[in-house]
This record gives sequence, C-alpha cells and structure tokens, in this order.
Amino acid sequence: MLDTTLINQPAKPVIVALDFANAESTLDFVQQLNPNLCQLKIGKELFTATGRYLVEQLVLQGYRVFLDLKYHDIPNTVASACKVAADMGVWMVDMHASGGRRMMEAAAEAVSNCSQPPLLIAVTVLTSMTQAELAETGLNLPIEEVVMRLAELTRQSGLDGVVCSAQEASLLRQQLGEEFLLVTPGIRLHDAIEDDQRRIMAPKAALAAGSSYLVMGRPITRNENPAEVLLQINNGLI
Ligand SMILES: O=c1ccn([C@@H]2O[C@H](COP(=O)(O)O)[C@@H](O)[C@H]2O)c(=O)[nH]1
Repeated sequence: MLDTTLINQPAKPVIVALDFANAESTLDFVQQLNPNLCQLKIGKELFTATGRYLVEQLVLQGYRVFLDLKYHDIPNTVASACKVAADMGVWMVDMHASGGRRMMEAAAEAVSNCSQPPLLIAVTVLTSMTQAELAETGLNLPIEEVVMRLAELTRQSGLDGVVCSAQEASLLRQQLGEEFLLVTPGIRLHDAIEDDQRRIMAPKAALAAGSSYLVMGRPITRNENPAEVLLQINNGLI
C-alpha cells in the first residue's frame, strides 16, 4: 500500500546507494531506515538482480527512488528507457552526459508528458576517476573543465542536473545557479577509507560547497548504525 503521507515531505540530503546482490538483503537493510531519513538509489548490480520488482516495492513503501543505470546509448533507446523508468514511479533517473545533446534532449522530451516526470540528471566524470585516468581515455583537459563543459551541455539539453564530485560543486554552483541539481557520490566520513573512489569529500563540506544531494553507499550500508549516521548528517553534525 502506497504511504501517501510521505510524498510531500521535502527530500533529505542523502541518497543511500543500495549496492546489494539481492532483494532479501536489500529489504533487510532498508528496515533500519524510513523515507523521512533519506532517499534510496538502485544501481546496476541490484537492478540486474531484481528488475522492476524491487523498485516498485520501495516506491510503494514511500521512498523516493533514484534509478542509477547511467544510460549511454542512441537517443531513441535512452528516451524509451527513461519513459519505462517514469512508469515505474522513480523519482530520479540518470544517463551519461557524454552521450551528447540529442540523446539528452530526447530523454527530456520522452518524459515531459508523464504524469509524474522523474528528475533527469547526467553523469559528468565518474568520481572514481583521476586526472591521469581521464587522460588515458584521450581527454587531455583538466577534470574541472571537462565536468564544467558536460554540465553546461546537460543544462542546455533541458535536464535537471548532473552527477559530479563534491570537489567540483562550488565551481558548478557559481556557474550554473541555485536551481541546477548537483548530485555528488564519493562522500566519505573518513579520508582514510576511500575504497575505489578518488575525488572524495565529507558530507558537511560537500553540502557547504553546494551539493544538492549526497550519494552514499558503503559509508552507510557498512555502518553499524546507518540511521544514526543519517540523522547526524540531516542535523548538520558531520
Ligand atoms: O560518478 C559516480 C557515479 C555514480 N556513483 C555511484 O554512487 C555509489 C557510491 O557508493 P559508495 O559505496 O559510497 O562509494 C555507487 O552506487 C556508484 O555506482 C559513483 O560512485 N560515482
């Protein structure tokens, strides 16, 4: 049964990345949370394992769900996929900005007539990437410049925001204004535990730099008390 009391509550700063292998362990974990604490993200691993079933379960529980499948394909394919995502009731969907203007415009057009269009955002440069790794792909420009160019292209294409590192948030906030969403993974409670992330920042600093939403997986899902960490972030303590 859809919990309609939660639908009009303002979104919280954290989007918890549910990087689990199956529905059972995900639902076990989610029992420790509630939709007033955070939003949820379903990415490639969990979606591949569970498909739309789990997305719809979590939407029915009253959660805003970010479907993080990072679409990157020809315009028609991405637009059609975004429409299906909208039908599932997701709150946010993403694609790679490097798919280009026509791809992003087609996606925006495809969801524009939906009764509840999801927020559409585009990944700039993955937060796991370093300057040297970006250069290996043939892009010999400073990361901030690539992120800025892709963010500007995303805005011009009619999307709601970008995925970037919090390290680029203050620059993008200055250039792109207050309304444009900056969704920032690579958030770490302690500098020493970066895992595979490379462009990281702490929650409080990221929000101060202009992040709209913090995407946090392991620092929450591997914590002994996930709800307590979320409360501390919501109260501006960490
Ligand atoms: O540039 C990006 C884009 C997406 N992600 C996703 O965010 C989470 C981060 O998880 P952590 O455990 O907090 O590192 C994960 O689901 C990624 O797929 C990203 O990290 N960087």
